[in-house]
Amino acid sequence: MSSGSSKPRSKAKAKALKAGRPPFLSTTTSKPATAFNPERRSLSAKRTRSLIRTHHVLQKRLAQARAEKDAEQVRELEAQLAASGGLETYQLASTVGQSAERGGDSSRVLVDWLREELEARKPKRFRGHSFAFSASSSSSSNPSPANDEHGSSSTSVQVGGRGPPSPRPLRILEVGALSTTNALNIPLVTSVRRIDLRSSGPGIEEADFMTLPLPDSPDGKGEWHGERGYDVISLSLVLNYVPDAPGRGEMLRRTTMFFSRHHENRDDLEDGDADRDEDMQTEYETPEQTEDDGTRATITTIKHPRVRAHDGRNGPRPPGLLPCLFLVLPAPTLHNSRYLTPDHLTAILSSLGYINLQAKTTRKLHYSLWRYDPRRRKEWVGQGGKTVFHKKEINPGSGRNNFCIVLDDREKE
Ligand SMILES: C[S@@+](CC[C@H](N)C(=O)[O-])C[C@H]1O[C@@H](n2cnc3c(N)ncnc32)[C@H](O)[C@@H]1O
Repeated sequence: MSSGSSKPRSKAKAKALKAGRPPFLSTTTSKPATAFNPERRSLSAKRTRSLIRTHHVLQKRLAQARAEKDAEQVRELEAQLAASGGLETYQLASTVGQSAERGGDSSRVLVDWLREELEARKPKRFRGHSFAFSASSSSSSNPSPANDEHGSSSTSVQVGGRGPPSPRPLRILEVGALSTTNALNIPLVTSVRRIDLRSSGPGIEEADFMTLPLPDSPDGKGEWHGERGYDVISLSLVLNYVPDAPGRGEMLRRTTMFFSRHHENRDDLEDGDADRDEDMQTEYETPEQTEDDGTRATITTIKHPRVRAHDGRNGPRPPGLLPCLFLVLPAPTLHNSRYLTPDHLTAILSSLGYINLQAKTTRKLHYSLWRYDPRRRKEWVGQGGKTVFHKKEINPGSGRNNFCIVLDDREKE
């Protein structure tokens, strides 16, 4: 199923971008933004949305002023951002927006979609037990790997004494992390690196994804815990933080450079992966035409992996879930924008080598999961698919927003 076929559950009403946050139950009056106390759970839903929206608007204006080299305007907007509490207040408002009573954090959806990979990495004696969603690697009662200075779990696993070793923990890069205790922490099973432009605590590295050393950087700076690359990249409500459309495209393109090479040539799987993959068959949906921009290339979307015997005689081994990108956006950015639709997003991501595995839209958010395979990009280009996406109105109508992703074609330059 294409991500385009997921529709919001509520009746189709025009939604503003500010609606992209879970609701908050308390309506108690809050302190002023600059004096916001993170311990207080009293920030109203309205105030939370207003803080987040003001921050986005100021960031966008600031990006414009910088692009126009308008020094005076830049100074003024920076002062306004500081006065409204800056990134710190925005992050606090986002954390409140994530809290359980407002709908929980999005990493639970990712954990649900990765269940098969996570299960395969569980020490055999724990298989079949459910994942402890809220466990942090340091507070869980499960056996926990050593934690480094950032609170991330270690990558080495020594479990039991018999049988083949469990596959190494899933390496996850969480970009735009506000918490170290979300559902991604599964002792012995995941190894999570968390980064943010502003670290809100130990366990979150202060780093800009756009300048983070690439895994293959020759000086070795791109290694993390002695390895290069990640199995999963999470971009949850981060793309919409980027103030300009080309910047969003660049962020998506950059994700493709951070995946572990471990998954290349998956058709010749290593022993540790074999018991998990040999039973997996993936079902492909009939290719469909993109409607919004007339491109002739097809969008091939993988539906739920099915368990079916694969004996090696019926062609190459089918692909699994990894490596993959988890993307969360406010629902209106896809369902009520003049410049972006779910099919258009699928076309953009297909041109980068992504295949849609999962998608769902709730009242507030659109979640999707994409497997990266460079062969997909070649296939897309071979079919005449677009690789350049300009700002173009594809979904006209009053009351729509202007959220847009622009992608140039770096590889042809
Ligand atoms: C709305 S918060 C999202 C937090 C959390 N992931 C969630 O789903 O609620 C967006 C965060 O992304 C961070 N961010 C934006 N661009 C980033 C970049 N280039 N590198 C690292 N973090 C970034 C911001 O600093 C901010 O803390």
